[in-house]
Amino acid sequence: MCKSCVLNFHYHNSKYQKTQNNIESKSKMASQDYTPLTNISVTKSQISNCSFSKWYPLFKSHIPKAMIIKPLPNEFIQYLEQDGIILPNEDSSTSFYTQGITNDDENEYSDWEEQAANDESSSEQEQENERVDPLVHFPEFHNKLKSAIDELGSVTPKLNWSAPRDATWILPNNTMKCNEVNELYLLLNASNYIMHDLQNAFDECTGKEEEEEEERRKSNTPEFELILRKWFDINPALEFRVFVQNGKIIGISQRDLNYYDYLDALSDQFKDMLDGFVKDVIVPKFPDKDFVVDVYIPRPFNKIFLIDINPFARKTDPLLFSWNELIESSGDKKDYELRLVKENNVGRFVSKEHSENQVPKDLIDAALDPQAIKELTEKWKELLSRQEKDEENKL
Ligand SMILES: Nc1ncnc2c1ncn2[C@@H]1O[C@H](COP(=O)(O)OP(=O)(O)OP(=O)(O)O)[C@@H](O)[C@H]1O
Ligand SMILES: [Mg+2]
Repeated sequence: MCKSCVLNFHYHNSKYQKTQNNIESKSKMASQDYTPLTNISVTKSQISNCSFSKWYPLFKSHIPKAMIIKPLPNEFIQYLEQDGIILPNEDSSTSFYTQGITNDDENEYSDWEEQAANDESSSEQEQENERVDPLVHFPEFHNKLKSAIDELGSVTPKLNWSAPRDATWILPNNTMKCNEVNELYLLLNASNYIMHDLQNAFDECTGKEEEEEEERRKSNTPEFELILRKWFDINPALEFRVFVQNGKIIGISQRDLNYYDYLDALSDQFKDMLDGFVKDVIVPKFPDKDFVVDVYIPRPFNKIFLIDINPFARKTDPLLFSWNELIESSGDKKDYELRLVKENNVGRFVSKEHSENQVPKDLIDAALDPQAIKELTEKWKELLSRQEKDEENKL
């Protein structure tokens, strides 16, 4: 018997976009200046080299604790790709996300679910039965994830390249911090950035024909990996994105685009530290000479943590620069710029980061509370009938 509780409303945008295969709304791709004149080509091998597991062993002492889980079972990939979210409802689990949603005569949800089930067509029911459920389709992997969280404590996940930064809305703490396996499932399932890794990682790659052929022979699908990074509280003000071309820094941008008044005074010190880090640590070992590296420099500013290495490509967000500007400045003999936000930018709050992937809070609440789903459905029905009446009156 299926023990799952099904959070099965097809919430707006994220899963909808999965079926539409319209992942290109990924904001990091959308916010750039495109000019046909400045071509930045990237090869599959350059993208592959930016997979976490490729560079993690090279720079382990500079990377906060992380666990690489690979290969991933196909069923897990299908689970991430399918519409809706099924959370495992284990007898032994005391999860906030699954408790109280069991189907019994005492709770109203069972009536509602029964009603909903009656309304469903048989083909929908069949589809339901085919849906991937962690407890049924990848129980061992599910237990592996639970053990990893037991070992590491709270974690933040990512696949080969992307973290689910667009899906924090689905967790009560509104961050990527996962304290239990259900949070991991919710976050990964709700993210379009994760879908980008699964379906579009090699889009827009160019390459020498032989290289392309070689990659095709190997397989056109990357070997997927799940990275669980041990959670630590990061001060976003002290995160930087470093653009490196031909082994040389061509620009550094503040990563979090808020104004921090103390950064300007530290700018020269950070540049010195990052010059040494890129030249002595990264360039000698990383296989490509063009890349974009994300770093974290916590107080007292005596160590640099490597957070991520991204492809030197338009799909990597240039943050405070534009790609054209970076490319055009790269030939300059003069010193590169560490660019900071210079003042509070009120306009920034008009559009919230990743807002194209967000949904009304009512829907999120409803996802976690059967009573709320019922109320929301009733409210929708009421609104619809009011709207119909209004339209009739107008005629
Ligand atoms: N171990 C950690 N604990 C807490 N937060 C973390 C940890 N590692 C990374 N983060 C946060 O997660 C953010 C996103 O991580 P990361 O850069 O790996 O994602 P990404 O998908 O590659 O982002 P981008 O699309 O901008 O390249 C980081 O900027 C950092 O603030
Ligand atoms: Mg990245």
